[in-house]
Amino acid sequence: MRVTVLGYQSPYPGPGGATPGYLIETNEAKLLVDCGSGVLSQLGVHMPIYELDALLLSHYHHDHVADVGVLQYGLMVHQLFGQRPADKPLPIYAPALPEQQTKTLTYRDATRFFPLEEQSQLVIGDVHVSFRRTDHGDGDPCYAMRFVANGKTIVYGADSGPGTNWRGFVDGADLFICEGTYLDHNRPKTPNGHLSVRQAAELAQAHDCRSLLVTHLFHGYEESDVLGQAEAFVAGPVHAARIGLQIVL
Ligand SMILES: Nc1ccn([C@@H]2O[C@@H]3COP(=O)(O)O[C@H]3[C@H]2O)c(=O)n1
Repeated sequence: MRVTVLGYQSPYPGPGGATPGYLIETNEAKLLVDCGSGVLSQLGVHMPIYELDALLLSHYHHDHVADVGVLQYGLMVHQLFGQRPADKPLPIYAPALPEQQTKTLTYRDATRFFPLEEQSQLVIGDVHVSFRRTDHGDGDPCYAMRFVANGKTIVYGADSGPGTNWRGFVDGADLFICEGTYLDHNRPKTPNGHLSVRQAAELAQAHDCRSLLVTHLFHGYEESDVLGQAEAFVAGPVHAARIGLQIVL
């Protein structure tokens, strides 16, 4: 499996930047995971957008879904150009709630919505995907995703506060893509559905992950600060997200 960081910033893209979006590729599948602001333009750097096999959305906060509408327009146009079969809508797997948010995910023949619940299990090409609800949001679900292919496991933690139950989901992952929204200096006293970089590293270490990609960062953070505050993770390589970063497992 190969992961490409298309966007990782929050809550908004810095100059030339992008909010969360990750391309996960195997021999048989090209999956876009979240589709934040600026992600579509970064996706085109790596592949034609009409070759995507599926889009998976963790939740409906703007920084994770802002480019969905332009992706739908793009696919519609590529169908008109004959580059994508007119009868092959892109599946969008996304939380079933809130229902209002799901209404726009089926768009003409370009995309089709498939509801996700925590028990959902998907097989897309050679990739098996399962889900875990995270501690995030105001009552609406946010799902972390576990991707297994060719004997390797990637867990995308989505947005997740310290109340998430990771047991049996992230343990032993070859790569944990974990949010680290805060550095020590701006970490709120009361948890608010997010982790700090320090907490992300402690979590990955406690669950025997083999490598860590810290993401969901403010665009102004220094990479050296992110890596420095991820010191608790010593089991393997630590990466600070940046656009275009690729990790091959
Ligand atoms: N106290 C807060 C509240 C919000 N935020 C940022 O705003 C974003 C809202 O969408 P999100 O995906 O939940 O990520 C939040 C933080 O980046 C933040 O950094 N600190």
